[in-house]
Amino acid sequence: MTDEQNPNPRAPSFDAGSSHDGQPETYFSEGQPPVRPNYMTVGAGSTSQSASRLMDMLDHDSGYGASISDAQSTSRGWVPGPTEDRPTPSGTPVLGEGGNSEHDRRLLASHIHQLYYNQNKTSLGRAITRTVDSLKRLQDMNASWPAHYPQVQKSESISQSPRHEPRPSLQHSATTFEQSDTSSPPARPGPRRADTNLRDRDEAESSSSAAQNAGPEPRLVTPELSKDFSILKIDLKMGALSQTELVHSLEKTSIASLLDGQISKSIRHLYSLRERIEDTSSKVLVTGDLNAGKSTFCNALLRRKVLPEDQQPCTAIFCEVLDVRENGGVEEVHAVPMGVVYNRNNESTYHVFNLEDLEKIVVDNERYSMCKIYVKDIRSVDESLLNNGVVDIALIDAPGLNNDSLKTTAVFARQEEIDVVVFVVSAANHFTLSAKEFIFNAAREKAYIFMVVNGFDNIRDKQRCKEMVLKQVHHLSPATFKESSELVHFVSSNAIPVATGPVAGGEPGSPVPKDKGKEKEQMRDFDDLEQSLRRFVLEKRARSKLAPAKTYLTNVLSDLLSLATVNRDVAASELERVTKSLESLEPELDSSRKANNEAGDSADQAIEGTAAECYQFTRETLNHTISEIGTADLGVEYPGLLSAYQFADDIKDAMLASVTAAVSGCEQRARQRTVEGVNMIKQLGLLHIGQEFSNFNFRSEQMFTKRKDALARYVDFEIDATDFFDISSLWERQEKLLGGSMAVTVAGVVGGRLIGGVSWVDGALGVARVVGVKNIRHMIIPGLIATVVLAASYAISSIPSSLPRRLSTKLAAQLAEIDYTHSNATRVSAEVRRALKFPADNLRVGLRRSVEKLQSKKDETAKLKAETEGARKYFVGLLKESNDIRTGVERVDLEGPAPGVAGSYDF
Ligand SMILES: Nc1nc2c(ncn2[C@@H]2O[C@H](COP(=O)(O)OP(=O)(O)OP(=O)(O)O)[C@@H](O)[C@H]2O)c(=O)[nH]1
Repeated sequence: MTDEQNPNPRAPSFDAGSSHDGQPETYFSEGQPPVRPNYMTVGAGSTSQSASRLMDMLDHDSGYGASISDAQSTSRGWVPGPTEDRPTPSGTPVLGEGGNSEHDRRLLASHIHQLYYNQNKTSLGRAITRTVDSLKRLQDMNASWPAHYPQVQKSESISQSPRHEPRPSLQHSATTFEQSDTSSPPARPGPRRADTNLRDRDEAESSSSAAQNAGPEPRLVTPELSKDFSILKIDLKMGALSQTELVHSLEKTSIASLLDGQISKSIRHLYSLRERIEDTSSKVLVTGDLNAGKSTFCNALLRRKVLPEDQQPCTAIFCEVLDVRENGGVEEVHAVPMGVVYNRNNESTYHVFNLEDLEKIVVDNERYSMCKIYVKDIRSVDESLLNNGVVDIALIDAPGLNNDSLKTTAVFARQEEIDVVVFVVSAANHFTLSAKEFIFNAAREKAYIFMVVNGFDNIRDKQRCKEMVLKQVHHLSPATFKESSELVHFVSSNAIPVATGPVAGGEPGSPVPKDKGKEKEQMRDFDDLEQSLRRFVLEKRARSKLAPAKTYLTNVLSDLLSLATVNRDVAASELERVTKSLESLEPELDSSRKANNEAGDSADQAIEGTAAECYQFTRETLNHTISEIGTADLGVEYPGLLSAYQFADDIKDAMLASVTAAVSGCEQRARQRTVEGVNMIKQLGLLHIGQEFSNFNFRSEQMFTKRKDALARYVDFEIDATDFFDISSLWERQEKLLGGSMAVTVAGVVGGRLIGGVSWVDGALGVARVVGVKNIRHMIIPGLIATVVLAASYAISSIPSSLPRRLSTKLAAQLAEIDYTHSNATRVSAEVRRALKFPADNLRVGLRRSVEKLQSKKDETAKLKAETEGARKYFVGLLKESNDIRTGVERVDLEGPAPGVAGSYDF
């Protein structure tokens, strides 16, 4: 077809033509929009579902892995228009008018497979990027809002969540034959291949599911949480407690930090998976019993005698056959000495030999551990196994299995980069013990083993040989047996013509044709084997490179969904709780503020009221006591004139004691009132603050015990002679007795003065002024005598009654002078105020604190609410995001047609 005929010359398009088997063609372009490239279906049937899907993909795939950084395209994928210019993989067949040959058809199938592969690779790469982003955001969120780790898998809650499907069970190690775990629901089956001759999903384990049997990988949450936490197990091996108990006994933040570590591990694992899916190389390990014909088989695959063959065991080291292009186009052997890690770019890590020297190296196993053989593939790109335009394959010829090499080879086979294990067994000898052991163990890792029963030409009863070998395969690797038509081949490797060594000019010699007639059947068998192997390698490559990424993504996204679901629900209920708590905090805070003010006021009033009342009481009591003290019965008997001074002293003491007692009584009463006040404040505290407020004791006996109190109470005065005689009453008395006689008056005055100690001259002058000097002369003597007698007798007789009065007056005057009443009343009330101030201050502080506490609780709750709201939104977003990514991952169909299988499709 020419470019003129093809609207898009670079896009694959196919003209009408007859199919290879001569069946009438069906043109896919029928009924399709004219802009669509003319893909066609080949074969008799109508367009198959698979073919439609393929064509659809061809419409939507660039043919190469697109950039995964395109954020916009991550969700929808790159959708080029059908007329858009896009590169076509080199070697993509353009079917000519003459119709497509078998060769072209296979090549086309390879490219279709490549398209599938690239699209899947791109989708998974994008999914990995998005998942890593999601995990990083989860880490951030987990740091600010510690995520909850689900305690038990709640089937109800999960079934309630949108699109939450039964999570695939975690398949530990590679117990590939134990798929019948009915307890865990199977993952949703992906779209099935239209036609598969490889397996029946319901009957046997598929290669894809077997490939998904990855070893323990860093999961976030185990699928069976109710049983255990296998991720955290490593960190939590403690005593007899189960993991679940341990995890649930941990602080929320500790769980969050363990989860953080788990997320980091997951991110690293995802990065390594991305590297792996970007890697194009695949390795095929060819192993088997000694002398089974492994080297001969490898040479037959290469159609070139590269590896030494011998009747006796000769391959002693691993020989990796690589395409010459990986060595800059130079055919040579790199022998890697024991204990050295090979690096092609570092010549010190290997010794260079010619291909012809290989025999010497492989036999000399003392010096070298392995050799890398770079050879030119003499076959065309579509036939080549090493480099078939789709994948770069390295063939590794292993030493024959014996006790020495069994372990090494087994370790080799388990390596991640080994995609396919080809086991060569001698048709004559069947499986030896070493072989059985190897296959049994390798089957656990790889599930499927490609079996080559070599030397079939030597067998006479071929049918019996096949039956016996298959019986053993059934026992050793049931999975392989289930697909034995594809995976078990009976061939004669030495019947395949091979080129012998390099020829001049760097081109190897042509294969030496063998007896065509005799070996035609053997050639056909080997061809079948090659096709199966190529299919297997290509299919395995998708499995080994993409399936782990898909499986891991599915698992990690399920974990994310679980975490997101649980945390969304937790955040929602937390939000509800926090909102309610905030709503109840508002009025609580208001009433606390109000109570604070009210209680403060009440305490103030209690202080002021009690203090004022105590002041008033003290004042009144003391005033009353002082005013009444002169007439009060002080209980002091008058002992007679001779003890008059003692009498006065006793009266004074009694009076002072009475006053002091009155003060003490006031103080005692003030104590009681203070206790009442303290109790009242306590009640307020208990009411508004709580029990913690009553944590103090008030000791009222401590009141009024200071020195200043004692001083304030103290009072004293001096008794003098005049206190014994009441002149004023004496005067009143003489008036009554003498009827106002001048003599008495004089006597009174004079006597009074005399008694008072006034000089007689003063008295005389005073009398002279009153009665005149003339009269004085006549009456002075008798008057004086009468007065003195009268006065003396009266004064003496009135001492018991007048002395207390005189003393009380004197005391009152003394007390008034020192402001005794007021100062004591002030002192008492001040002490009351001081005593009440402490609990009142406590009350105020407590109330303020409780308001502040409530305020900060409210602030914290408001903050928590905002955080929880953010977390809820985040987890709702995470749920959606995880679902989106998972949907994309589920769409990745690793069951797409392998090239070989595509060859048997109806197009
Ligand atoms: N008749 C017959 N002989 C074969 C076949 N394949 C290999 N041989 C012969 O078997 C012998 C051993 O072949 P190798 O390829 O060296 O066997 P090997 O498994 O690589 O041997 P080691 O690596 O040394 O264990 C050689 O003489 C081959 O010619 C076959 O299909 N039929």
